[in-house]
Amino acid sequence: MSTEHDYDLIVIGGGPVGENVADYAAKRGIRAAIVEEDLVGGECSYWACMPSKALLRSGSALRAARRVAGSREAAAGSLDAAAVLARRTSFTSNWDDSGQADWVASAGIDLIRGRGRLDGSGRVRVGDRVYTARAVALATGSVPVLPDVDGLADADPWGTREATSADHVPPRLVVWGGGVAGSELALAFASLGSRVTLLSRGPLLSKEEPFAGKLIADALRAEGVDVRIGSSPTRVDRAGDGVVTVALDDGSELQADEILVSTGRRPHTLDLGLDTVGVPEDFAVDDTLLVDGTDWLYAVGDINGHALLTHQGKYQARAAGEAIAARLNGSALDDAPWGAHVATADNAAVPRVVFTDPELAAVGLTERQARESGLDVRAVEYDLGRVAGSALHADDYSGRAKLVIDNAKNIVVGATFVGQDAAELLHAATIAIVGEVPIDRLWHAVPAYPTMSEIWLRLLEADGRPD
Ligand SMILES: Cc1cc2nc3c(=O)[nH]c(=O)nc-3n(C[C@H](O)[C@H](O)[C@H](O)COP(=O)(O)OP(=O)(O)OC[C@H]3O[C@@H](n4cnc5c(N)ncnc54)[C@H](O)[C@@H]3O)c2cc1C
Ligand SMILES: NC(=O)c1ccc[n+]([C@@H]2O[C@H](COP(=O)([O-])OP(=O)(O)OC[C@H]3O[C@@H](n4cnc5c(N)ncnc54)[C@H](O)[C@@H]3O)[C@@H](O)[C@H]2O)c1
Repeated sequence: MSTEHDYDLIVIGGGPVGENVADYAAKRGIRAAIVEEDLVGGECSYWACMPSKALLRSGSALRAARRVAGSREAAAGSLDAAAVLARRTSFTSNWDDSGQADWVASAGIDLIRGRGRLDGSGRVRVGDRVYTARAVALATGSVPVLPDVDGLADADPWGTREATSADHVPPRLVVWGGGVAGSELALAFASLGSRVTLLSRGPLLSKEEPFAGKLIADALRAEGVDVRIGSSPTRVDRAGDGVVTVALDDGSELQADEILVSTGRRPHTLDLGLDTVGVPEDFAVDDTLLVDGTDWLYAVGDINGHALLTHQGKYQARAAGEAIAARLNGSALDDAPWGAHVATADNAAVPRVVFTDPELAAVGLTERQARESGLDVRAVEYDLGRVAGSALHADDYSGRAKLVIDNAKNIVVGATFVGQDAAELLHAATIAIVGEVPIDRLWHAVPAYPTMSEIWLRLLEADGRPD
């Protein structure tokens, strides 16, 4: 422990990632502080994961009940939008972070309220005060990207924050961006009663296996969403009466009560003082999350752009917190691949779930990504609806699954499941990839009957019994 510095470690940003960096380091005796300018708990707790999933859940539960004869008859009504919004609000603790702040204190971490900015090596400015530390971790998250389209900025568009914290359901909603947030929020608001138009310049969820976006587009349409693929706004205006007019590149126009822009996010590096320590805005980090060219500065979570996901950022945070503690305490650093102090899974097995209905759950590489990275792979697919457990789960269960298998090592390098409640199938695939379990051995991992996990057996059979 140092007495020359105010802290051993200062973490800028108290989202889920910053909290975990500080916590894991503090558990190793590191004197840590978190600087937070807004709510402790970050985007995920108040404006992203939790409220968006709460907005989606009631609709999913209702549709699930309607897919089973017997419960279908009992689930004839529509969602109570006010109750859904109230439940969402309870999941955000009514945007009150006192519980999170109490946790920070209980973990022995100091909380400094205010905007943090680097002010030279090992120095963090918050207002008029400069704090010094032996190590600094940047965990400031990401910010939305607003396309440069005439009138958009002046039309007071919703971002994901406004959508997830909405206090009403707009009768007409245009959602711009067919990625993860756009697909989820289009479904959430359609389920709540909005007439939703989803504009996507390419196929939905285009970073995933192509069948996934198609199945989800079909399901959104069945839910009443007007999904327009290959459609982009060219101009947006909000009139005095509040109505938004969206001019599209095919010459047509749409009118709506709100336009939600969900066209991606970028690292939150603005005015962080990176220039004061000679670090470029597009810095890279190593697998211990140490910023290239420094021996004291770390960047963890959304800010490093590896995977804009809470669970993956928190995984990085566990590695970074331990690596910081090891370096500051002078103990051994275990930074070989899959060691205790590295985030190796960032490069091999990032689990992703899109909470639409059907859900999209994927981990590792898509077939296309695997081939583009030079791997010699084979792929197998199977209709998830033909598995006995799925047929029991929902009448006319519809879904699809795919494994991507590396021929050289005979191991799974990618898996995708699309279907109702498919997210719960994902972790088995993550374990298979991280554990590099040979396909021959997977034949001995017996899925219980009648569960949806029997999809594993069907995929192995599609691949062929080993000799
Ligand atoms: C609509 C939506 C839904 C999502 N749903 C999911 C999901 O279901 N599952 C999932 O895994 N991921 C989801 N994500 C992604 C997830 O929200 C992020 O990956 C996660 O929040 C990143 O955590 P973080 O701690 O890196 O950043 P953040 O959560 O953004 O936290 C950063 C914190 O730093 C603070 N900060 C920033 N700059 C400064 C500064 N200079 N000084 C002091 N404080 C500062 C901010 O106020 C904030 O509290 C979703 C994202 C969106 C937009
Ligand atoms: N369930 C989850 O885990 C979850 C949910 C929501 C968001 N997130 C995370 O938040 C991040 C941000 O979500 P997102 O949906 O905004 O990003 P995204 O990258 O998933 O999707 C952005 C979409 O906008 C499109 N786009 C970008 N610029 C455009 C332009 N100028 N005109 C038209 N289309 C344009 C892209 O082609 C893409 O389809 C994601 O990377 C994701 O990791 C996760």
